[in-house]
Amino acid sequence: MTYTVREIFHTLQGEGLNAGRPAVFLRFAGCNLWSGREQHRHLAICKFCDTQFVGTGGPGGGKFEDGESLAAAVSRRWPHDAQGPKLVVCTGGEPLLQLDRAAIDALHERGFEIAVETNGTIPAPSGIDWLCVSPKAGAELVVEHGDELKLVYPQAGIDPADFEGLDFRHFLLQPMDGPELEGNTRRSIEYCMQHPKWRLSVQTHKLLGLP
Ligand SMILES: C[S@@+](CC[C@H](N)C(=O)[O-])C[C@H]1O[C@@H](n2cnc3c(N)ncnc32)[C@H](O)[C@@H]1O
Ligand SMILES: Nc1nc2[nH]cc(C(=O)O)c2c(=O)[nH]1
Ligand code: SF4
Ligand SMILES: [Mg+2]
Repeated sequence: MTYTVREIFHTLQGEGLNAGRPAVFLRFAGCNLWSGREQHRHLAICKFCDTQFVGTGGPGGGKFEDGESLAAAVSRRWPHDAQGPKLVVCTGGEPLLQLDRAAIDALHERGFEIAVETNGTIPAPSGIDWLCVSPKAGAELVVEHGDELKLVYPQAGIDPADFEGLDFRHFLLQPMDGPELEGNTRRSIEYCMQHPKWRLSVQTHKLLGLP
């Protein structure tokens, strides 16, 4: 299959349990919860997205004809002289619209651990090493197990307690970025302190000026 990719870049994972870990980010184009166009944002199911994921125009973006060429492009972004474990974070847009067995196998063959950031509305293929699910109000959650559940908080119509029974190893609240970030951060901190099953996920890359 042909993969449509917005950008591929090397940075530190900014969010979640793996914050601070070096990784190549593979950002697939397209999402099932928003067209990605500003004029449609108010009509979208997911209205708070902080990401540009339309088209192939970012650094390293393009169309890749098969899993091998996709994995080769990811590999090219990993510093050739870096020692130790290699991590790719597949994101988007919604990566599970495109990430399939062929891509997973090719990335594994090149020695990458594979992490995925998903909205949880599309079943995940097997072979993912770290699955982060971030539920969205108004979208049916079908992925009910994984490594971390990272809820953007607050969202109208969503109570973190609704997710506590699901099969995840870690539960995180990530303050919703936007005009209300300061208040959202305060509310997230208060929620975690009163509900210690939850921990705070800060978007550290934004503070550090990293992509
Ligand atoms: C851009 S999304 C791409 C992956 C997938 N579509 C998803 O929603 O999980 C990557 C991560 O950023 C989070 N995110 C998006 N917009 C955000 C915002 N305004 N504030 C905080 N986190 C946000 C998402 O919930 C998700 O965990
Ligand atoms: N540094 C960095 N960490 C991230 N973690 C999740 C991201 C995403 O957009 O999926 C992201 C991102 O865009 N940059
Ligand atoms: S589901 Fe993810 S990529 Fe899609 S609009 Fe929401 S935050 Fe953005
Ligand atoms: Mg991001």
